[in-house]
Amino acid sequence: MQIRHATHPDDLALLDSAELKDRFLLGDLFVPGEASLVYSHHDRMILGGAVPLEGAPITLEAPDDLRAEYFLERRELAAVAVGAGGAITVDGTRFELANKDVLYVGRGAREVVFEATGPDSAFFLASATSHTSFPTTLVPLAEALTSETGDKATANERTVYKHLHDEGVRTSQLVLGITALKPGSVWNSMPPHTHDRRTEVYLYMDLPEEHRVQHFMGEPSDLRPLAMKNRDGVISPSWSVHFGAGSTNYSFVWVMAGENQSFADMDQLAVTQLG
Ligand SMILES: O=C[C@H](O)[C@@H](O)CC(=O)C(=O)O
Ligand SMILES: [Zn+2]
Repeated sequence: MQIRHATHPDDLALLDSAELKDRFLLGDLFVPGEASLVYSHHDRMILGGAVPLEGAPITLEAPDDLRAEYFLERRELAAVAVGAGGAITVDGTRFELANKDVLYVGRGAREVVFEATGPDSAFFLASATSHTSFPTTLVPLAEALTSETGDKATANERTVYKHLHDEGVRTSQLVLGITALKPGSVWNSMPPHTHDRRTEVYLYMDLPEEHRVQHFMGEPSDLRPLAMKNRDGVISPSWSVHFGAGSTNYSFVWVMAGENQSFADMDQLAVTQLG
């Protein structure tokens, strides 16, 4: 498991592009046949990818750094099917996921196994510390809270699906959803915002190989871009904006952990406050 330390906003200006990627970009989470994990000291989130191959399930192990008997001893987990779907078995109970379905796994689950049910099975993993146990629950895309936002005229028309939120399945910290941009719309999270109470991670998906999303981070007055390809993730510390524009439309998973679970308490910024 890779360890990423926390970054003070004043340090951002000192980082060149390669160092910026080393700190914040999650670039190699989806390795065929493997589970890959990154431990961020921003709200102690663990981000990862699990790519089981047909006939070769992957069991989630507790990395040594956790000093835990099993991965979910002190943690909760969300697994998002970012590929064609697949199955996840939690302590003997098997859940089948289709594309954009989410499985919440509560603290205390001892065995989590990822299984391919066809080609392109891939799961994005996000975990936060948890001090109590909530039931493991499947949240299919069709059961997510859905809202339409943005506008065609400003190229940010999109559907926000909220899978894990404070009015739905109980979690300790995790708040998670998927946003899908409509064809012709390219800007996500516009107008932008921060939320100093929570770290947020974006995992870009449904982005054709020849396209990129330019993702912006940093304090509003001093933005830094990061070029994102399909299934790249990016860590946004609580002080950072997080928005981007693609060379085409795309989707992304967003997941937060921290002080509270209120989606609506973001500090909104006007476009004129940027840069
Ligand atoms: O804090 C909330 C997250 O940044 C996302 O929900 C924003 C988002 O998906 C969007 O507006 O496109
Ligand atoms: Zn946000």
